[in-house]
Amino acid sequence: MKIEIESLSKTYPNGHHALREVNLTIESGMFGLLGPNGAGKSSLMRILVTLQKHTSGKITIDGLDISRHRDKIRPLLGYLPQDFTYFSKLKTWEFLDYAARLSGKKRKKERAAAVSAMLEQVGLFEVRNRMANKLSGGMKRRLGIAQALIAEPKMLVIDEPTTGLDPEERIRFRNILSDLSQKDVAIILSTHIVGDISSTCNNMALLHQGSVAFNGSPETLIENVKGRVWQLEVDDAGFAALKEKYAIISTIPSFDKWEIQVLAENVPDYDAINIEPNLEHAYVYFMENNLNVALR
Ligand SMILES: Nc1ncnc2c1ncn2[C@@H]1O[C@H](COP(=O)(O)OP(=O)(O)OP(=O)(O)O)[C@@H](O)[C@H]1O
Repeated sequence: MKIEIESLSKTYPNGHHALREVNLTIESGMFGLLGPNGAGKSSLMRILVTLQKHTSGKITIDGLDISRHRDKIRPLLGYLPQDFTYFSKLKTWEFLDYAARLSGKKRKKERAAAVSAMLEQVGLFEVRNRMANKLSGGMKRRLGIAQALIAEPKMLVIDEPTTGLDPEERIRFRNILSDLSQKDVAIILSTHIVGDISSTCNNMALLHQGSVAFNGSPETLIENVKGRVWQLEVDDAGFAALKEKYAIISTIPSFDKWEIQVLAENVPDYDAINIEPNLEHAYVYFMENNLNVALR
């Protein structure tokens, strides 16, 4: 599976440029699309799943032009939109059975086996007889992913999957995706939560005001920030002074002090230790330095 996006732009009728000359190549495995709210992630997702037309540029999916081959492309797609909350008055298994029927699984026996396997995969087998609209928020999200997966898509597009989920559900959701990333499926995960872009993403892009600000592996993004993350301890007064000078990434209270992580070339005048950066550090650094976005 290979998705090629060339010089893609989207301008809404009100003149807003949501995407500007986006170039990306996405292959099987997990691709993370990261960016702040309004960066253009949902616009790109909707265009990829043929729900919205682009203004200019070209997208091909396994060589098929998305503008000309919608009918051939749609059966390859699975989509979990950001606001997937609609659950009719069906039991959990019935809802999935319905999705399976829509995806073209006609034989009842084949569907029953596929539905049971999918319920197991997303951890909903135990609640299969519960009404879908009575599931918890996290369970609904898992049912959302199940309805997208039951059609055995080659390209799976997931928009902001973990918004509103508690940490346990977030981890569970990520594990479902990382299992999938082992298969020949291109999974495009759009999020503004850095933690969602896990180590299973072999490639990622950072979208900012409709443009691709970075495209590469998470490791490459992290490489940019090596040697620039510092940890130090200050008291209340010291904290106030530090905030004026440096980009602060995290603040943890520790006894009568604060344990602080800052981003800087160096931190003179402080007893700071250099620490190993992670993706969150890299994201903050990139936004602050390359994009001149004030995060303080
Ligand atoms: N139908 C529309 N008409 C006009 N402007 C729109 C429309 N849809 C989105 N926009 C604007 O385009 C920009 C990108 O929106 P989009 O929803 O793609 O961003 P996003 O990165 O997904 O953000 P969020 O996470 O908040 O949804 C935003 O400024 C948004 O207000």
